[in-house]
Amino acid sequence: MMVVSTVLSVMAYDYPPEKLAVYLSDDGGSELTFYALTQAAMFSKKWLPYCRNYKVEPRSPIAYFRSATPPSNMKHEQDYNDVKKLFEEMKNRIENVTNNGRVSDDLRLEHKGYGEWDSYTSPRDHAAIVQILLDHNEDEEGHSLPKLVYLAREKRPHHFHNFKAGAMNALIRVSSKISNGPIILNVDCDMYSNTSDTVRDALCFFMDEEKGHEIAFVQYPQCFENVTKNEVYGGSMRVLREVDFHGLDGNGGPLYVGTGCFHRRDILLGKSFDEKSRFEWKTDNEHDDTPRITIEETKNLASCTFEIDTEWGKEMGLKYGCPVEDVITGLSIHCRGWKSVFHNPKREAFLGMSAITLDQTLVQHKRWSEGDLLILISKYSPAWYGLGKINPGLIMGYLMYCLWSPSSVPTLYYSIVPSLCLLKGVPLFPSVTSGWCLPFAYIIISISAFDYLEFLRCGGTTRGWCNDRRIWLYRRTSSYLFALLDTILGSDLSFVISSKVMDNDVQARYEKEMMEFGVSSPLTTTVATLSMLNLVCFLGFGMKSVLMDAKTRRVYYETMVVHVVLCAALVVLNLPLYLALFVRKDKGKIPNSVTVKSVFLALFISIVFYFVGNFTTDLSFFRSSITILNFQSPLCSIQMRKLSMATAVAMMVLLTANIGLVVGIRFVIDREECFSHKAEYGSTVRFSFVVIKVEGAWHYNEDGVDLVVKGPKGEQIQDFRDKTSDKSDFVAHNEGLYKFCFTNKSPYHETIDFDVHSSHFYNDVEHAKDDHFKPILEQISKLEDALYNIQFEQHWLEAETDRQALINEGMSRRAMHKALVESAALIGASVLQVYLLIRLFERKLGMSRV
Ligand SMILES: O=c1ccn([C@@H]2O[C@H](COP(=O)(O)OP(=O)(O)O[C@H]3O[C@H](CO)[C@@H](O)[C@H](O)[C@H]3O)[C@@H](O)[C@H]2O)c(=O)[nH]1
Ligand SMILES: [Mn+2]
Repeated sequence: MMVVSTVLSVMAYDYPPEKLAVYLSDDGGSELTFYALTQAAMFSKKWLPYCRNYKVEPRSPIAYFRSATPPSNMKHEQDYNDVKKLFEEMKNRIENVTNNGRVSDDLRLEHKGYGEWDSYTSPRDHAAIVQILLDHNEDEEGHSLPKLVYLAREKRPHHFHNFKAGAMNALIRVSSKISNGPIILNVDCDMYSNTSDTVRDALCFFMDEEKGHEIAFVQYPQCFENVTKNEVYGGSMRVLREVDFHGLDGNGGPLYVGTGCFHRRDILLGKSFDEKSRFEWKTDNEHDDTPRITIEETKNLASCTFEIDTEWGKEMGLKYGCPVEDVITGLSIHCRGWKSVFHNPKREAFLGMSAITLDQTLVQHKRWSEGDLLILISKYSPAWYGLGKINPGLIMGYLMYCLWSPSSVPTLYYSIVPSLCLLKGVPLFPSVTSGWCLPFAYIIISISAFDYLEFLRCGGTTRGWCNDRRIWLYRRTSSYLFALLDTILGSDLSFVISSKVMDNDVQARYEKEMMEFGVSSPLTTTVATLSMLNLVCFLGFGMKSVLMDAKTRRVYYETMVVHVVLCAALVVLNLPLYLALFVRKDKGKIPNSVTVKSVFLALFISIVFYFVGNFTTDLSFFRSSITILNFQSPLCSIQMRKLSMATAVAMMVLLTANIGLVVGIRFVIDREECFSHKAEYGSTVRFSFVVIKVEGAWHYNEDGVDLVVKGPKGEQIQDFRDKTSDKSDFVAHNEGLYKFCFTNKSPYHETIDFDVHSSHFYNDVEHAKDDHFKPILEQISKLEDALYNIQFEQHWLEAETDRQALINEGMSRRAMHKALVESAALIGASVLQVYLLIRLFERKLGMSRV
């Protein structure tokens, strides 16, 4: 019925019918479709006059009878009822035949065309079938009807059929021998014409005296009759329709998107643009020059072998080898010097069906993004093939789609890594207290706000925007990712036809704007796993922050603010998915197998990351404790892994408990400064120093200071030259005062953090004469020593951190300046762009009033 409506709606265009020919390409070659078309041909004799007399819109009978209110005028009412009855009868007949699955023998007698199916084996193995059902026959009122032709090209299992492009090319050849109209309109079987003036509108562009000769095709947007208010799957692609394509129009023309598009036949056949040649329009109504050939000859044009060793699919017709034959064909037309036009009238010219389940949406996008990526890396890549041939703006326009699939990588990164790092406490973004945070905030806020406002301006709702963002995320992290992987791994390109079958249940849930999962597929599993991962990280982070003391929590939040925002946004965005995972009971919920898989995977990934990652990174928020771990046993990482858990906990306790105990001296040094430290014989003296601040120096030189360590007798023990930080130890061989002298050679005052302490060894413990106590005391002493060690290390690290913080602050001040200058430049550029756009629109409007 859908196909019948499509056919009837285009037959009923408000255009002289003797100049119209309608072709139905039935790629499956089904006699059921043929039967439906014979019925449509009969019904058109009544339907076309009805449309003409009452100027009805839309002219797809299904859509018309669904929305029309019965007329008040007596005569009209009578006709309305008659036509409606005929339509219902036709519908029943077609549905009966469809339900039976075959055309019964007595029905087959109605048309000799059924004889063609005598040799038919399967949708993938059949001869070419061409049947002219109406050859400008007359309708009820004696007016001519358009031509109506049924075509099923030949298909054989061992001949690759090139999907839609192959079907279109066969159609182009066959139609050239039957009607040979100079303009070809191509409409998908799941769309119908919604405005009867469209043909005239489109022709206006081609016939424009000034610009018409440059135009290769007129593309109408893909609009859908079944989008709901808040479009759960972002199906209407509003912004693309209302903004992007208009933008492309200003740069040489929109992409060809496969349906709702008027082409010039010669250009589709490969003709290149030539400024001098103008199209000659025939003024007579007859196509006398159309070669009259037999049906047998046209069948040859639709055979599998016809294209062998020809330019079809390469330089002629639609291009082969790409799942988005439309985009690549449009690109090659643009590269041959032609322009295209985007026409987006207020009343939609064509209405189709958009996907009504998540899986359909994702599969469709996988095909598109994979196709676009193949274009990017193909001979026709807009990036190099297009260079110099088409407007740079148009190149960018094409790239926007060609880069869909690669964009999955950064999206995947931002939807996984920051969340995992939040759980673990590894800051990837600057802290909220640092100026560095501003550029990030600027980007996140301005982009979202811009996107949101743009969406509203295109007629969307706030909820619709949230849905759109969610689908955006899902598309990028599943469809685009799979497309990318398929392309890299070189799996075959399949034109998975979008399913058009409607399950009433599914339809009802779609209308209620509930996301439909239902099936278990790799795409939905990926989506579910990622959203679970975010949930796990977010909950983990929540638990962790509750367990922290107030101070640590504050620091944690401050450092992790961008992570918190990102992860929380993802969790909020995913709410409907969590409902579908755990709460919903209907058939559209996520299947249990997917739930189990995704929960398990998410937990697994986060746990592995949480524990294993610990020892490979020193970026951690608990940087000091982990670095200490690394420091204590840098070589024996396996042992460390074993100790890790226990030690990490112990370290954390120590860290928080001992913060106050760590002492060091911080002083400002001008020229020279000395300290002395009393050490006992045999003790180990540990010391460290860090230059944390250089006053006045705008850029941080790494000159540092000199340090000389001398013993009680004036003997030099160690010396350091031009160091910004270091630590070391020595054993005191003499008892007495050890001197530490710093020299600052730079012209600036420097702040130095200095820490020193000495520890005793057990053999100094004199009263430990009793052999029983000795081991214990030994142990205690060692433990004490270890504790000091830790404190010492900790102090050193803190001083280092301070130094880094000061450097960062200085850097970020500079970065801020840069960011501000850059944003100012960006804003300037945007203003300029808006100005240019306004000018362009004014010019375009002026032009279209011709
Ligand atoms: O082997 C095939 C496969 C498809 N088709 C026809 O191609 C059209 C589009 O297929 P559909 O399953 O509706 O795909 P969509 O995802 O809706 O297609 C969009 O994206 C395609 C690839 O970019 C374009 O070709 C379409 O025109 C565009 O509507 C339909 O009319 C099909 O009958 C064929 O004739 N032969
Ligand atoms: Mn479609």
